[in-house]
Amino acid sequence: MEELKKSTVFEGPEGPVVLVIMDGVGIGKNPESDYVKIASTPNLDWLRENAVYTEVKAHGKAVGLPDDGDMGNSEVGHNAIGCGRVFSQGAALVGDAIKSGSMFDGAVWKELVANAVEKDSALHFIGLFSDGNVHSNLNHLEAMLKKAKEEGVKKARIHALIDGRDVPPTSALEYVDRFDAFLAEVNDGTVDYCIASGGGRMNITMDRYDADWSMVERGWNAHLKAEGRTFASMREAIETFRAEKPGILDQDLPAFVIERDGAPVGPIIDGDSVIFFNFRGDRSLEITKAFEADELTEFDRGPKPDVIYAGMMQYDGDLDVPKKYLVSPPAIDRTMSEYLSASGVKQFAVSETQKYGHVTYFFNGNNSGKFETETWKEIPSDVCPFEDAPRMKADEITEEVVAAIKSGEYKFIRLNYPNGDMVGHTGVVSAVRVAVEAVDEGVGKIMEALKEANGIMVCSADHGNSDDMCELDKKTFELKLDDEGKCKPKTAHSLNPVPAIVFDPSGVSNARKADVEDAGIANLAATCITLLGYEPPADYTPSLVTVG
Ligand SMILES: O=C(O)[C@@H](CO)OP(=O)(O)O
Ligand SMILES: [Mn+2]
Ligand SMILES: [Mn+2]
Repeated sequence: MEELKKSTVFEGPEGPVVLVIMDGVGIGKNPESDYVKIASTPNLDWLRENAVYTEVKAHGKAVGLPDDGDMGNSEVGHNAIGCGRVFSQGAALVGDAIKSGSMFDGAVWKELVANAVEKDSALHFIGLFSDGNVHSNLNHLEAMLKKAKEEGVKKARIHALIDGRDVPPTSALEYVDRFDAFLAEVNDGTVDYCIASGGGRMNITMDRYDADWSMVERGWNAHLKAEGRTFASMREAIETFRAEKPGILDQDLPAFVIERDGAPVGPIIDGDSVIFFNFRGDRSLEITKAFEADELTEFDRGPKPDVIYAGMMQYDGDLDVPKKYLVSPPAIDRTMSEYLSASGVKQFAVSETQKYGHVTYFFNGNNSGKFETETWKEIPSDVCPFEDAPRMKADEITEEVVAAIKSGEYKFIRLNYPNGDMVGHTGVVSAVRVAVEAVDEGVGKIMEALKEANGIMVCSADHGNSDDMCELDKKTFELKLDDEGKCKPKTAHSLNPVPAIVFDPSGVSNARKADVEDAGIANLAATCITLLGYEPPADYTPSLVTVG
C-alpha cells in the first residue's frame, strides 16, 4: 500500500481532524415531519450559518444502490464514506447475479440444490421478508424459489423475518399477500413450498454486533426446533399478535411456527440445505456463526446441525464468513483507513455497540480487521427499547472523543452517534426529538474541544431517518393522513440529503466550498484526507473543500 502524498498547499492542522457521523440525521422536506428541524439544535444551526456547509446525497446511485428510489442505509453509507468511491452494492450485485444467471451457475447454488434433490430433503430460506433493499429483497427470494423448482427441488421452507423497519411499520400483511399469491402459483401439485416459521426482525435472528444474542436464540428455536407459538398461517400469526397487543410494530412481533396436521411444517433438520438470503452482513453474522461454529458459547444451540449452509453474500472479508456464499461482495479496496495507516496517521474510531461495527467494519469496507495505526473503542449499548432511553450513549461517546482530542495521540478521529437513526426507527417522535438534541449537544462539546486543540471537524451523516418521521406524498412532500386526519408514522430511513459541514475554528486550512458536481457522502473521504494535509488518491471522488 502506497503512502498518501503530502499536500504542497496545506500541512494539516495542529490538532486532529474529527469526522462526526450523525447516523440517520438528514435534511427533511416537510417541517412537520422533520424532527431534526423540530428539535432544538443550536450547534447545528450555528454551523449551518457559519461553517463551510454543503448538502450531499446519501441514497440511491450516489451510494451504489440500484436505483435513486432506494433509501440509503448504514452499510452503503459507511462503505462510501470510508472508501471515497461508489461501488455497486449488495442489492445491485445480487439483482445482477440473478438477472444474468451467474448466481445459479455458481458452485454453491448447485451444491445446495443437488443436496436437496439427491436426499429429497428441504431447501430452507431464512431472511428479511420485504422489498426494503437494505438487507434483502423479496424479489430475490422469489427468483431463487422459481429456479429451485425448475431444478427439481421438491420441498422448500421459508423462515420469514418480518420487517417494518425498511418498509412501513405495519405493512407485513402486504408482503404475506404478495407471497401467498406467488406460492399459490408455484405449488401446482409438483412441489411443496411454504412458510415454516418467522417473527419480527428486532425480536428474532437479526441481532448485530453481539448486542443481544437472545434474539438469535429465539430465532434459532423457531427455525430449527419449531419452538414458538403455532399457527396455521403467517397471516393468522400476525393478526393474532396484533389483536393481543394493539400498536405493536412489525419489527417487534414474537416468533411463530407454522403447523400443518398437528405437526410443524418445516424445522431445519440434518441433511437439509439452508440459504440465509440477506445480502447485508451486520445482522447476518451471528446467525451465520450459529450455523457454522463448531462450538457455540453464546446460547445453547444443541448439536451443530448437519446442514449445508450458505449466505447470500460474503459478510466479512477478513474472517471469510460465511464459508459458502452465493454472490461475491463489492470489491472495496484502498479504504481511507488503509491509506492513513500506510501514511502513519494514528486513528481512533468510537461508537456504542449498536453502531460500533458501522464505524469500524462497514467503514473499512466490510472487513473486521484493524489497520496498524487504528484504535477502536466500543461503548456497550443498553439492551432496552431505544425510545425509552433516547440519549443512548451519546454522552459517553462524546467523552471518549473529547478525551481522544485532548490526548494529542490521534490525528484522525471518527465516531458515530446512533441516536437519530436508532430512535428514528421506533417512530416515537417525542423520543426522536430528545435523540437529536443529544447529538447536537455532543457536536457542541466536540467543537469546544477542537477550538482548544486547533483541530477541524467534519460533520455529516450516513443517510436520513429522523428528518422524515411521517409518510409524505412522493411528489408534493405533503403529509399523508390516515382516516382520522393524523399523520402516518414512518420508521424507515429517508431519501433525503445530509449535511456536510467543515468547521475549522483556527481557520488554518482556509477551507472553502469546492465546486463539486453531484456531491455525495463518498466525497467525505477525500475531504478528510485534504484537511489532514494530504492529497487524496486520484480515483477518490473529490474533496468538498479547497484548502490553502
Ligand atoms: O437497523 C438496521 O439494520 C438498518 C435498517 O434496516 O439501519 P442502519 O442501516 O441504520 O443500520
Ligand atoms: Mn445508519
Ligand atoms: Mn437505521
